[in-house]
Amino acid sequence: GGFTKTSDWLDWYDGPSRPNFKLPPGAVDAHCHIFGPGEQFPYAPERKYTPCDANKEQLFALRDHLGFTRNVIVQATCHSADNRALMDACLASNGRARGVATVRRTVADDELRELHDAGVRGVRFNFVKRLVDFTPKEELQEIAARVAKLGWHVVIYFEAEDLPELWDFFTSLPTTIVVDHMGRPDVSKPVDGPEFALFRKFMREHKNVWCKVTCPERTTKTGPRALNGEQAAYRDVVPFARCLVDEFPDRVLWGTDWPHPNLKSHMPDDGLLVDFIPQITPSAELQQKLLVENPMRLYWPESGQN
Ligand SMILES: O=C(O)/C=C(\C=C(/O)C(=O)O)C(=O)O
Repeated sequence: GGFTKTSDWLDWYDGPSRPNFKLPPGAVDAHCHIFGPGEQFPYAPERKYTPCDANKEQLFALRDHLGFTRNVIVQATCHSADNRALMDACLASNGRARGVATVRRTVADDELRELHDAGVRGVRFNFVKRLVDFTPKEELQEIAARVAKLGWHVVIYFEAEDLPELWDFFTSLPTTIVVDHMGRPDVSKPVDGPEFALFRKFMREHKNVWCKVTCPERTTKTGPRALNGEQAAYRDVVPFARCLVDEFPDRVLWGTDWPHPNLKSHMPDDGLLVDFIPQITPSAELQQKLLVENPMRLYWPESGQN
């Protein structure tokens, strides 16, 4: 285990444990990234961080090590709207990876077609201020309207305190919406408190809104250590993920978020993250929905495996 320190961020874990939890056949890692390699796919000049390189061979090796069958590779802000590394990985995957791209309003129709043919099925709108500068809502609405014609969805990444001001924009989008990392709840607040109640209202009132119950390592206050055996790792995040799985079992997804950019406190062992899954989906039926049926319906609808 352990990691090598580079620049000001932690390198991804170089020896992930083999999870105790056995992933069901066909399981999808529905949120992960490819970074560079910087020599071949330079990072965007406007980026707000520089990650360690993390290439497709390493991603696919992790997929096989953990027991996943497929990946959904999500464009990260360090590559901005240059989706070449993501496309390269999707094309190399033999149909086992789909992509979520970042595009600007200037993107040409034939570029969108090329992205679709490579396996892209969505675009990502990022509202986390430490990651991106502001983009006018009308530009995002224009992009959403164009990609809706391709059957794509919109992935959104925002912080919980920004949901009220973003509410009208999100609820105006004409596509399926997938929220990254549960909208980053403050898990020091009660799971039945007003802030998380607003997020649950968002999903309850808008059946087109899905959510990734991911990244306990980003919101936890208790950390990765499982206390005296029976307590779950990242135990303070469990109630938040669990209540979304219970209330919206057909609209949740899961992913490793490898290679875990911008983490400073610790670098999660991806095997430990997979062992988080049974804590939040206590039945095989719920695990099948979270890991196979839901991601297949969204990213491989043609396979009929949903
Ligand atoms: O990998 C994640 O999903 C989370 C982060 C980074 C990005 O999403 C990105 O750069 O696009 C983060 O919270 O720093």
